[in-house]
Amino acid sequence: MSPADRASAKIVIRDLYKIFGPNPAAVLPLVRDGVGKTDLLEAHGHVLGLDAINMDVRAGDVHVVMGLSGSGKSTLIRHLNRLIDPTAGSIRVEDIEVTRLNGRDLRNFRRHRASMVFQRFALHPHRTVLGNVAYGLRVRGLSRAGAEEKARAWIERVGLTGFEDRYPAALSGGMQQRVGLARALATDSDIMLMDEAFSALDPLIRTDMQDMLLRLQADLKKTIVFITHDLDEALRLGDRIAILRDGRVIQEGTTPEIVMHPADAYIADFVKDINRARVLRVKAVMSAATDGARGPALSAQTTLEEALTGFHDDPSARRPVERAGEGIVGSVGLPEILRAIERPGTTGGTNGPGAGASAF
Ligand SMILES: Nc1ncnc2c1ncn2[C@@H]1O[C@H](COP(=O)(O)OP(=O)(O)OP(=O)(O)O)[C@@H](O)[C@H]1O
Repeated sequence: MSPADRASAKIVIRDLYKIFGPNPAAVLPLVRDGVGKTDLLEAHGHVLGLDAINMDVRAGDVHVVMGLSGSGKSTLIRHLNRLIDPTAGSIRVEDIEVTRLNGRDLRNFRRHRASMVFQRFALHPHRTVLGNVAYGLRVRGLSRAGAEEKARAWIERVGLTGFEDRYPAALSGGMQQRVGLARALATDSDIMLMDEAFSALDPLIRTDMQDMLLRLQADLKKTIVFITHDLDEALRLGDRIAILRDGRVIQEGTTPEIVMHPADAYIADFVKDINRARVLRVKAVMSAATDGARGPALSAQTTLEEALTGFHDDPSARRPVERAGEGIVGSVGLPEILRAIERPGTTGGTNGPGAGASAF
């Protein structure tokens, strides 16, 4: 992350450790000296939840934290609104040191700054859709009429108009999570913490919800920390992705950085079967030069899969690339698209550093 990006970071996590067990402070020096999760458990009877986490979440980004079960994702996100206290380290949200908040300040922080969307929806079963979405607003002191008016507007944004008077039990999982999303959005907090928010949903509904989140986010530009164990979801949603293993961040980067330059064998093995044409976008492979570019412009956000169709008529062409609000920002040709799509190992090279790894 460049100094400029660091300056625009909304959430800054520094040297964060979480150790579970009878005396975390006593074993922290061992962890700082490099004792890992397995040794800490076997030789010292403590569970290493988070190990030296450093992370900058930029304002307006969807920052995905991805890892397998037990890697520390939930522990990390729960630190961000202090559902868990750290063993050591700091978390700053702009000028607020979250690890020092207490009492009313902490309650206000949760109500106004960081709303949470849970995997199991966590709706009030005895409140209607309208009641659930309005509840957080009432708690914040809005009048009943004011809260309901605002709630109705968000219910409409998530496509649930007509369901205001239903109870959660009468809704499908996808609809319940729309309510969860509307409830989080209605609080106007600039940070959303989404803990496996779509993981309980059927695949098609899940894709719909991802699309809806991306549509809303294009407009709202919240700072979102999104936890998932699903790589496709991570690559689809994340402006940046941090991959956790055994409580450590083992790689952090954009989708193209992770897919095209996996940091180690573990991640290489993870990404090797990804459909690169679907997750990589033109912006990842374009060059800044525009000389000789011709024909209709491609959006920088176009996936490589979609971009390929633009070369059917003229495979040797270079197409101009445009970015919303900026005009033409570069160009792209078929060779670099094909190179990016090609998986390591498909042209007789090695199978990448992950060849044979079976971590998953
Ligand atoms: N309260 C606790 N007491 C002891 N160990 C814990 C506690 N909470 C979490 N852990 C351990 O910390 C590690 C990280 O757990 P965490 O739940 O954060 O992982 P995760 O990546 O979110 O996994 P999952 O997707 O299964 O929830 C695991 O080894 C877990 O067993």
